Amino acid sequence: MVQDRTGKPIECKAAVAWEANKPLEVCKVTVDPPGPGEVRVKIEATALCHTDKYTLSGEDPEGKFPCILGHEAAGIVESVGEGVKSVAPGDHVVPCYQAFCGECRMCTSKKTNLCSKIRKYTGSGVMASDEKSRFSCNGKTIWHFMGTSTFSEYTVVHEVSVAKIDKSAPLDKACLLGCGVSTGLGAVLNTAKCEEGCTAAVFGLGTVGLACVDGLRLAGAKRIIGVDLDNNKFERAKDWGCTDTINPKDFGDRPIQEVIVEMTNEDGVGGVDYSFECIGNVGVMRSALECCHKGWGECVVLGVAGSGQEISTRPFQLVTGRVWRGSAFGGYRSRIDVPKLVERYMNKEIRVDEYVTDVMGLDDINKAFKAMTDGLCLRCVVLMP
Ligand SMILES: NC(=O)C1=CN([C@@H]2O[C@H](COP(=O)(O)OP(=O)(O)OC[C@H]3O[C@@H](n4cnc5c(N)ncnc54)[C@H](OP(=O)(O)O)[C@@H]3O)[C@@H](O)[C@H]2O)C=CC1
Ligand SMILES: N[C@@H](CCC(=O)N[C@@H](CSC=O)C(=O)NCC(=O)O)C(=O)O
Ligand SMILES: [Zn+2]
Ligand SMILES: [Zn+2]
Repeated sequence: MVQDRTGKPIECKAAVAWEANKPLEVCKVTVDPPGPGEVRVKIEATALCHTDKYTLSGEDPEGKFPCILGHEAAGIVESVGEGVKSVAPGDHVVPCYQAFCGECRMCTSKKTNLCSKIRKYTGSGVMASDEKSRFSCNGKTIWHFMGTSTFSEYTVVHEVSVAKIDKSAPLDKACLLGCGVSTGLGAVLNTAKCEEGCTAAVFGLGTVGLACVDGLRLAGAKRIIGVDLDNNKFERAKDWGCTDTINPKDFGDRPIQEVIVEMTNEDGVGGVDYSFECIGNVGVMRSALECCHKGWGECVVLGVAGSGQEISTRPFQLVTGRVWRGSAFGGYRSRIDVPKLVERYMNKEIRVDEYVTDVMGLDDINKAFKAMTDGLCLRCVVLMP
């Protein structure tokens, strides 16, 4: 049972990123009570996503230090601020960096999952009600990150950013539905809306890429070509559902898009119906577009690229019917869809457990960052004390 300290600050442990490109420091921080429309959550488990690493690297134009990173977590509501109605202390929740208020022009358009209600605050590390942070360390302000800051035993999030989930779901697995797994599944099922019998190429066979593969399996794709620079990733990718795996290193200087077009040439015109870029490499984003079928092929960009990076292609690629689009959180409307994804996980329709390759404690957070880039690691889950 989570101790209710309603209205009082809580002192707890958190991993603070004091500056870009430096190891995190596990410190004692003060977490203020939730303000109006806010929820204080005791984090039980948080995974690391490559976007945490990206922001820590200093490449994120929105990166603001010192901050508490982390955005793929699950926990239990400790207390709620004034006016909060949708969750109560004791509820199990997944904090969501992509909010869903259901009322703003974006939420009501039905064309996007990008809620605009609090985005400018989550991008600048503060809470919407007073534009202040709820975190401090020895009197120094520590900024929020992505509206979630889950590398902390306790965090404060906006009510519009918490998805209430089934209490029987294991929190050390459900946390993965807060980002990577949902993103890959949704890019296939919501953004591209892949249909039965389609062909696809997935670039980057980490968590996001494998979740795309799982989505393609669910959609009934007939051919799924996995692309990665590391052959050791291929056996697992086949287990997830890849029908083919290719390594660009095996083709010398030949552009990988040419190889894919040739592999899929049925009647003189080759190319896949859908492709997914799950790396954050602008050169690969070009290959992913150009391996698509003339006339209708769609490339979905999921990878996050650093400040100043740009994509390019010959406009002819678009003139001849290929489409470039992007997907944030897989197009899922967080508060509505995450509980449904948890249900699908509990019904064993989607993979989640299989992405957890490492488990550590908060004190080992820097080891967890290192593990993320080591060999076959998919997700490292940090369990809170
Ligand atoms: N749009 C959204 O809503 C979201 C976006 N993201 C972004 O998605 C991307 C993927 O995240 P995640 O799955 O966690 O990351 P991973 O690093 O686990 O996956 C990327 C994979 O791509 C491989 N790779 C690297 N370079 C190449 C290349 N040139 N060609 C083929 N494969 C390559 C990597 O190999 P190796 O490990 O050997 O480098 C790794 O296996 C990141 O940019 C992340 O920030 C994440 C979540 C949500
Ligand atoms: N601050 C970054 C934004 C990077 C980005 O694109 N984030 C993704 C989620 S990545 C999760 O792991 C996203 O959903 N973006 C939509 C949004 O509203 O932020 C930058 O500026 O590069
Ligand atoms: Zn993420
Ligand atoms: Zn909204």
